[in-house]
Amino acid sequence: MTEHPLLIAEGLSKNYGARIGCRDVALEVYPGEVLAVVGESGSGKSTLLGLLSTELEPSAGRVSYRLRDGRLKDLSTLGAAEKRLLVRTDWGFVRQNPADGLRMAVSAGGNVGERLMAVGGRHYGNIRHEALDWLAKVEIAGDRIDDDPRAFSGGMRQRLQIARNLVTRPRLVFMDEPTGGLDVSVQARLLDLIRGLVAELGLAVIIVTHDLAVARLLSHRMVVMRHGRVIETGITDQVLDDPREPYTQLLVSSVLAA
Ligand SMILES: Nc1ncnc2c1ncn2[C@@H]1O[C@H](COP(=O)(O)OP(=O)(O)OP(=O)(O)O)[C@@H](O)[C@H]1O
Repeated sequence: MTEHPLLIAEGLSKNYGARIGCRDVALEVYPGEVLAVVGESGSGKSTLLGLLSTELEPSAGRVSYRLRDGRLKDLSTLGAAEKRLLVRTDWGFVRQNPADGLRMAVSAGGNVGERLMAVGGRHYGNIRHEALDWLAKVEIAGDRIDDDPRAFSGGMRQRLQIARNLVTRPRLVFMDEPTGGLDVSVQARLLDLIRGLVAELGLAVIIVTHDLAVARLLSHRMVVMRHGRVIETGITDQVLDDPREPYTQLLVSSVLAA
């Protein structure tokens, strides 16, 4: 880990009318670090992820990101073209529902190749070759390259979504419950795959999950949210083994008892 944070959130708040989505959140993510955001349903995890990834506009506060040239940039000051470039090249977003992150009517190879073209890939042979390489990395047989994801199982779709997002070697990937809605055995395999790729590529990841076992397996650090606020933060194993806050203790013990 280098000493400079990749992403910094300060005083981040979001109101939906009178309802609080998230309130006064401050956090930092370092290059190569996996940060889990955990909490019960309605605690503000998705709102926070939306704010960090600029899909939502904050009611207050700001998010800054370190560009490849080393400059720290307040994301609210990025122009539309700059933002598009960032989203296409430097960031990935793995959504819970693969249909939200894939183009369902485009072939598997096209789903991966499209991202390469967005960063300047032009040579058809090279793009297809790299797409094949990535399908293999996510354990999809090469002879499925021309099938579209509608013909894939839920687990395969999710693996394809991961390939589509990682092929451009982003520096930061947002993940929203990436193993949610899958069978337990499929989940375990997918988690192993994500863990391997994240380590191999040295990615920074911000992952939202209500599943503390997922946080334990994937993340270095975690933040615990309640009623829109971050109430505890720390090294994942420390927070889970020795939570400071009574609420986190409850969260951990209810999972252990389940
Ligand atoms: N578009 C919206 N309009 C109004 N209120 C919203 C909206 N989105 C979220 N909220 C509210 O903001 C609060 C935080 O919701 P959020 O979806 O961020 O929580 P979450 O922790 O991601 O929950 P879950 O795990 O169920 O997805 C909740 O009280 C929710 O009702």
